[in-house]
Amino acid sequence: MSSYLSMPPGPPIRDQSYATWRGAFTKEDLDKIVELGEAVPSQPATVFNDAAVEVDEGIRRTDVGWIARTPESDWLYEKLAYYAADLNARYFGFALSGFIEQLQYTIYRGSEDRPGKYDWHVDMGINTAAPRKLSLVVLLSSPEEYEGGELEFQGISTSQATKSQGDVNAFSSWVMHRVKPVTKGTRRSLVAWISGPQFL
Ligand SMILES: O=C(O)CCC(=O)C(=O)O
Ligand SMILES: [Fe+2]
Repeated sequence: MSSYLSMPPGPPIRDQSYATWRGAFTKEDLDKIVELGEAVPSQPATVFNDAAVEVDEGIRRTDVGWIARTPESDWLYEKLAYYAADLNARYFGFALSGFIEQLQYTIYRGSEDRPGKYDWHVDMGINTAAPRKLSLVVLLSSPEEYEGGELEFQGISTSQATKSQGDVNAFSSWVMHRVKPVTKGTRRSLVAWISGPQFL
């Protein structure tokens, strides 16, 4: 009689929750992304609080705009998809369907008393049929342009708290992360989510 203990060894376990692609976007690319982002309307970002979608500056203070897929932004969607597919194959191994949301262009305005920020949260979201699985964050601003604003992950050493411009930071959408208060300058980021069928 067979038992699960006699199963042959399976594929390698890929349980990595964070991976990065350094220098994924050139300075020229980043300028083009900022141009796309500045061309769309932006509004204060909302959070999901007790079944209500609302602005809550205690948790999140940033403006967001949405970059739709158009002939002008197609290269950006393509490039993100390429990096995401490669990182997913090597580190995450998720079943993914693709982008079901537009790309989020995010602006954190620096201030001592009302700093732009986003407290600890997960991205997974409320769409249970096609949850966000892989989150991608690209820092568009150079570290000299702002103070504070490190992107941090829980359970990942703080040496990886990053301000590294032009990298793709990819992480499982259930990983807790935050953007520390921006006390000076302006921090811009691009955020994308890749969704897929429910985890089994
Ligand atoms: O701006 C960032 O670096 C990350 C933002 C973020 O975590 C989000 O919008 O879900
Ligand atoms: Fe997030």
